[in-house]
Amino acid sequence: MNKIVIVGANHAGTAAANTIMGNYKDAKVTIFDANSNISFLGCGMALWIGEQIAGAEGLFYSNKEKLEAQGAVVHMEAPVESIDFDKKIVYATLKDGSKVEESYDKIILATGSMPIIPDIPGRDLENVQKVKLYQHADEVIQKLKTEDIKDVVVVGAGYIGVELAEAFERHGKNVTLIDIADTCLPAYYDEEFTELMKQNLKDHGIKLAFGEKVLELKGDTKVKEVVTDKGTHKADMVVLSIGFRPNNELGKDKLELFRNGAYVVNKNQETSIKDVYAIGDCATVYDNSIQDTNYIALATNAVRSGIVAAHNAGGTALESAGVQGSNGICIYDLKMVSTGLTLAKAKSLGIDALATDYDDLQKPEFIESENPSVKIRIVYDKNTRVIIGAQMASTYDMSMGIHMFSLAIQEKVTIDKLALTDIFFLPHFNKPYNYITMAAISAK
Ligand SMILES: Cc1cc2nc3c(=O)[nH]c(=O)nc-3n(C[C@H](O)[C@H](O)[C@H](O)COP(=O)(O)OP(=O)(O)OC[C@H]3O[C@@H](n4cnc5c(N)ncnc54)[C@H](O)[C@@H]3O)c2cc1C
Ligand SMILES: NC(=O)c1ccc[n+]([C@@H]2O[C@H](COP(=O)([O-])OP(=O)(O)OC[C@H]3O[C@@H](n4cnc5c(N)ncnc54)[C@H](O)[C@@H]3O)[C@@H](O)[C@H]2O)c1
Repeated sequence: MNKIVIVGANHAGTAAANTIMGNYKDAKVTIFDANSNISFLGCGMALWIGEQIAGAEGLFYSNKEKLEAQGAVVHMEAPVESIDFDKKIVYATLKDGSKVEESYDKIILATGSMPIIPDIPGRDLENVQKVKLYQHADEVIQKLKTEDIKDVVVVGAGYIGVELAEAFERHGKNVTLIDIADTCLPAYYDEEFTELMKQNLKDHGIKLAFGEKVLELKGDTKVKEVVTDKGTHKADMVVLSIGFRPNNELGKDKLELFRNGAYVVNKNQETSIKDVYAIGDCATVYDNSIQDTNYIALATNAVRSGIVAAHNAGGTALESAGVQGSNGICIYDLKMVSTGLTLAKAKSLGIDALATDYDDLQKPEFIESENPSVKIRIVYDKNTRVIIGAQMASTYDMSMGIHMFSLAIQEKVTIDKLALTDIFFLPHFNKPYNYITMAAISAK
């Protein structure tokens, strides 16, 4: 028998457990999770807060009973306190307060991440909210129902901040969105694209305070205002969304760590200690766009890394294909998708990169139904001509197009090869001289 312990059962841990139990009948899987729920899709949080979905029920796809039905032993509300990596024993406290020791042959760390909380005065005031867990979102929603919350300040205009700014505005609140950078979504898009999102947010009445550094949160017991280096913003609620830090408590003294504290793993999800795997937000990824180790916290990476670790722990050697950080966002009607490096990021890394841009209608001019324009940028290495990034924006759902660029980066396709790639044409969908081909053909 192969005894496998999984610590953490959200997206990464659940994917690993399902894969092991579906493929390796000799494995005995024991799962510990500190929380009371499994598989909460944080990505639905903004839709729930913004009342675009009726409730949170659909935001879960697994639970203790489902995992147990497949043969796992599942301990919920059971934090693992420590791990003896030499003796291969896990020490945990169960829900009833009893202490247990569980031995393992292989262990998979899937402890995820928590929001970074800036070290500023006032961070512990009432109504200063984290947004990660189901419980966080539930708390925010209960508070929004009261008349007290009129002005909401969101700190951090990354993915979570931009999505939540929309959600709070849909809820009828006065929303201010602050970022230390002079734009929103700077990690994912170049300025030509972030300007579209900025305008979109402004058009919907969201106050933008970009290029401002938050110095202090002020109030009595409850937060009342946010003080930055440029001014003061009224706030009955403050949401902190300035990124994630990996939960590395259990292994930080023993395992090799990345610069942000994530467990360093190889393409088999193995850490620096044999038989110890790490997956999801607590681990690094191999980033094909920089051909190096990186940290990219995404549910998609969590699921894929869980599958890879499960096969390796189960006895089948399997390497990850690496990732490109492919991502998407839809704010009001504006859809933006990207993968790999932006031109700005590539240049900051010292890559001699170029970009080719194209703007065009999705379908031929003679089409009489909805026919929005699409903006595309492809980033490539000037010397090798290999594609290293792509961005697209439109009110049209062109999101599927980005998957091809994700694969192109993974497989090191050149911009010249893309120019001659067979892309079908049908007026219902696209143009014969479509924007992907045209961007590639017009590359310098
Ligand atoms: C608001 C929001 C929106 C998001 N939207 C998207 C999106 O649209 N697309 C996307 O790809 N990603 C999105 N993400 C990111 C995504 O949610 C994370 O990347 C994903 O949750 C990572 O999964 P994970 O299983 O690795 O870690 P986590 O989800 O952090 O889960 C870790 C689990 O480990 C448990 N745990 C931790 N320590 C212990 C311990 N000592 N003992 C026992 N259990 C422990 C925790 O209780 C938790 O259940 C979003 C995140 C948020 C917050
Ligand atoms: N649609 C999606 O795919 C999606 C949605 C939500 C979250 N996520 C993922 O979840 C993770 C966490 O999301 P996030 O939005 O917290 O992080 P993020 O990295 O996307 O954005 C953080 C933002 O905070 C800003 N910032 C950093 N320090 C600051 C400070 N001191 N004051 C003000 N602003 C500051 C940064 O400039 C950045 O714009 C990310 O990996 C993200 O990709 C993905």
